[in-house]
Amino acid sequence: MVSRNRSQVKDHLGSKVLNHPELRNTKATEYMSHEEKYRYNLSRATAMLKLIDEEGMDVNEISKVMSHTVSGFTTPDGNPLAVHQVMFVPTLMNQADDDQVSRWLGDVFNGTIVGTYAQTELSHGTFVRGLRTTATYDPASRTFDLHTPDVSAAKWWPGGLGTTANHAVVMAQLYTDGQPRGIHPFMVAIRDRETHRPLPGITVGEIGPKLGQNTLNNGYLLFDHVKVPRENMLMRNARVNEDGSYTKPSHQKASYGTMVFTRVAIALDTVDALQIAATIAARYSIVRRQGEPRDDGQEPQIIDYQTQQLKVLPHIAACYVLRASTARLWEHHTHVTSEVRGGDTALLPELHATACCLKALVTQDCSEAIEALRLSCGGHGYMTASRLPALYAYATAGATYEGENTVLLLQTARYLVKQAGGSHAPPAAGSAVTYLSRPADDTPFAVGSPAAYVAAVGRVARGRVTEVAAALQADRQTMPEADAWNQSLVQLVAAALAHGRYFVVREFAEVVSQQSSSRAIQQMLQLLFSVYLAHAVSRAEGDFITYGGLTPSDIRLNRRHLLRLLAELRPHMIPLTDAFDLPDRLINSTLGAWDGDVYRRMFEQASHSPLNTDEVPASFHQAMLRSKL
Ligand SMILES: CC/C=C\C/C=C\C/C=C\C/C=C\C/C=C\C/C=C\CCC(=O)SCCNC(=O)CCNC(=O)[C@H](O)C(C)(C)COP(=O)(O)OP(=O)(O)OC[C@H]1O[C@@H](n2cnc3c(N)ncnc32)[C@H](O)[C@@H]1OP(=O)(O)O
Ligand SMILES: Cc1cc2nc3c(=O)[nH]c(=O)nc-3n(C[C@H](O)[C@H](O)[C@H](O)COP(=O)(O)OP(=O)(O)OC[C@H]3O[C@@H](n4cnc5c(N)ncnc54)[C@H](O)[C@@H]3O)c2cc1C
Repeated sequence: MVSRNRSQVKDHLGSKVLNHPELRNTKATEYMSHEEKYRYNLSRATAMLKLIDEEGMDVNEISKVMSHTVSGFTTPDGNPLAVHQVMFVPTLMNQADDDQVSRWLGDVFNGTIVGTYAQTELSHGTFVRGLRTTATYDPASRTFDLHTPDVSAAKWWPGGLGTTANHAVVMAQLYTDGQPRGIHPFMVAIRDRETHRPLPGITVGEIGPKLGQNTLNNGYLLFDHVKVPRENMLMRNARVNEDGSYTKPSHQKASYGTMVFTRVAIALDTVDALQIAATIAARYSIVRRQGEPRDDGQEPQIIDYQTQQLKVLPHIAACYVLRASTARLWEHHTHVTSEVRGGDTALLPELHATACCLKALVTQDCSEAIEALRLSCGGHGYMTASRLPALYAYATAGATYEGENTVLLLQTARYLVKQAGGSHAPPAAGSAVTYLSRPADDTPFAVGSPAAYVAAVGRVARGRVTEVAAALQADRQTMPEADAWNQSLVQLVAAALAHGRYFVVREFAEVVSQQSSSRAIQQMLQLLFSVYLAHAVSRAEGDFITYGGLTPSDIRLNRRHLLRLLAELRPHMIPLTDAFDLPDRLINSTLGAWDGDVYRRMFEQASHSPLNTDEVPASFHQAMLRSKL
């Protein structure tokens, strides 16, 4: 199939997903039971998977149809096949050797094998080296013995594990030749393919309700000395031979590759959730009028309050900036992965560092922004039918899964301080860290000059990284490494975030400079970029004074500049959100429909409450009167 651009995919989705016979008719799920919700979301997830298969989509296209924009329509309560699609299949493709791929992939694609990625345990998620599930090789039987030593080592969280998957890629501590070899992936059958009953030695189930995404079908899993054939260890990287001898991988963290991919996918995808929230808040802010009538006799549209502009407009700018920079990260990931498959791992450390900080920065920014947008809709934003609570629940999950954000930022910081101290291999040409080994960009700060802002963001990143690297270096002379590291944790996290911000704005600056289709588009991108930059400075004024070379007077000027820019952007707010090209059925919000008919929709959704079916619900007599209140 020919690769389509994003907007063509949307057109394609318009016909394929919104009109799909099994997907086009949606039901409100708010009043369904846990089990009914699961059944509804699973049947739609299955229809979606079949569609992907029939269409023969490539990974880029799959990423677009799996995106939150579409999956919010197909699986509004969480996709029980998401981890199958986003982690299990990519792990097989990238970590199984060619024989294994040909052995399993047919059954994966015909739906006989449905999988999950089982890494996290009850007592260990972050510290992967500390996982306690063991896989002990026995050369006599040529099998691994998979075992859960106690309940704290139970796998806990894997999506789809609860009741959906019949296989799992299990990350376990490998022992062979009596030696611990670290964490390795194993393909394990957990349920019978026909009956779906748990296989002998397996205990499996669902973990229960969460803040959101309740049909992701997260599960638990324990092994009681389960025998797994030798051929089921994924062997593209490391190998265990029949006699138990062990061949190391080409890179010590090769088996962590799926996590890098998923972090990139999450960064890209969370911006979709922000786009939906921004569209809802923008449309509602136009429709909603409240306050003392003006000269025209009408109450003001709430968007004309300066405070409301500050709550809504910077997040629309962020949609554009973050979308472009995460799309470039996706392209970079594709390039580095193909190099790694060819045996060249030189670019992997930096890709890992960048994926960690962008996943963290984007999920943090987007969840904060979605919450601000929800608040901008007042009381109605608190209603489930606004869709804003679910969007928040989705974005904030991204701050925890696939690496808790603080922990990921510390991975980036580790890379940055090594670069700053010259103890890492020098960066390749085009690397995102070359600025650390060059003199600071001394472009003077000038309000209204995006280039001057970008330079200041760069000085903040450079200042933050070099300062914490020096503090760490000094502490290392007087205390053990772990204590020195802990003394600097807060500053390390701030340094990694500042580096991430610099990456984002540099990437967007390049996108703007390369854009040549029309002068008007160029000007609009410049305006969006200016809003993003001025807002970034206003959120971290202390940093821009301390490291960025701004004076208190620059800070005051920037505050006024930001408000002027917001007023300039305000008339373009609706076209800018319409440009996200989100049909009403994908937005699925009482507040965010294109026609602005908010109040009628709110009444319509209230009519679905089961408590409105009878004038006096039976519960009144059963609970209140019987208790003789
Ligand atoms: C096909 C579909 C396509 C697209 C889909 C598109 C849209 C959909 C998008 C989103 C999904 C939608 C819905 C969501 C649904 C489900 C949820 C999805 C996913 C959740 C799944 C999970 O959460 S899985 C579990 C994830 N767990 C973690 O992330 C754990 C975090 N911890 C770690 O990664 C590690 O423990 C660690 C990195 C923190 C530390 O590791 P370790 O202790 O082993 O290492 P050290 O710190 O000692 O470092 C040693 C050196 O190794 C380097 N390093 C570490 N990691 C890596 C890596 N991954 N790659 C390369 N190098 C690495 C580290 O930098 C050190 O290097 P030095 O040179 O300094 O020694
Ligand atoms: C919705 C959802 C879906 C998930 N899906 C899957 C899945 O499909 N498969 C799977 O295997 N897992 C999955 N997970 C698990 C997820 O990957 C982990 O929860 C995540 O990696 C965080 O690990 P943790 O829970 O151990 O948090 P912890 O590490 O216990 O975090 C608790 C606190 O400790 C802090 N902390 C921990 N270590 C450090 C450190 N070294 N330095 C400083 N601070 C530290 C953290 O910053 C955090 O504030 C999912 C989780 C969720 C919420």
